[in-house]
Amino acid sequence: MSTVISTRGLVKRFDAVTAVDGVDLDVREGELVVLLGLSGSGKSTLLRCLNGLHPVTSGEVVVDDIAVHRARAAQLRRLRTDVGFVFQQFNLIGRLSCLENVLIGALGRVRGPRYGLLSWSAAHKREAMGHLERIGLADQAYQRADTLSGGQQQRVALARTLMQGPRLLLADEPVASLDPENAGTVMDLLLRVCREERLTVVCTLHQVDLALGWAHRLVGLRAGRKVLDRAAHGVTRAEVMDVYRRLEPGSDELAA
Ligand SMILES: Nc1ncnc2c1ncn2[C@@H]1O[C@H](COP(=O)(O)OP(=O)(O)OP(=O)(O)O)[C@@H](O)[C@H]1O
Repeated sequence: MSTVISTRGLVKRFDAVTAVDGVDLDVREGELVVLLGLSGSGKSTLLRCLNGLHPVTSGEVVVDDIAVHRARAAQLRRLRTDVGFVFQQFNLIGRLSCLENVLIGALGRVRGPRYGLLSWSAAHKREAMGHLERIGLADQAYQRADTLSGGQQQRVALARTLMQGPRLLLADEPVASLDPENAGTVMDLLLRVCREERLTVVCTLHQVDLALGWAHRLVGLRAGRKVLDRAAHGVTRAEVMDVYRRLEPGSDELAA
């Protein structure tokens, strides 16, 4: 199985704050990797370094054979058509229908602008409807996005990203605003696309039980350092909870 992501000694600093501190990470094609850790441990920053949204301070990031740490703007643009990113904020266009929002995901694959539903081909609309069906929102296809609940909007944002046809999906808390049932539906979907479409997924989660239930691999961060990297199968809840152990002031981990 090919390696889709490889980081070596990845460091990202914001002035005095070291958000990511020397992380080595390899992610193989078709894997669903969950990043865990306390708030502020560096999960979102690490995700953003993977597609060049944050320039790295030092170290290497190779994604899809592109050296992101020294990529030029044109290479980063190409990378971002193959890498889907689901943000914590859904960034939907509220006055457009759900279907139109999902279609926006295909803009990188078509030539020229698109204005309104009529400007899309029947094949694109069928594909977008298919994604809405997968996430259980086909009935809301023609509803304005700003009339949906937060959880529904999050699912439309995921469908829009899948419409992009990415090889790699980076998702920052994709189930943060969902109830447990819908969170399970979205995690099921992510696992299914990994299996059926060889999509590679790296996502951050705050829910340990979801991570244990759905991830292939768990990566834990503490104060920007990788403190856990294990196949999810066989990891105990206690081992995962250790990632959340708070740092004692003056501890070696902080001082190092
Ligand atoms: N743009 C930024 N400018 C300055 N500091 C930042 C920036 N982004 C993140 N940080 C800092 O980097 C550290 C890691 O933040 P990050 O958002 O990556 O953590 P996280 O684990 O994703 O947290 P959460 O679970 O709350 O989303 C924090 O101390 C944060 O304040």
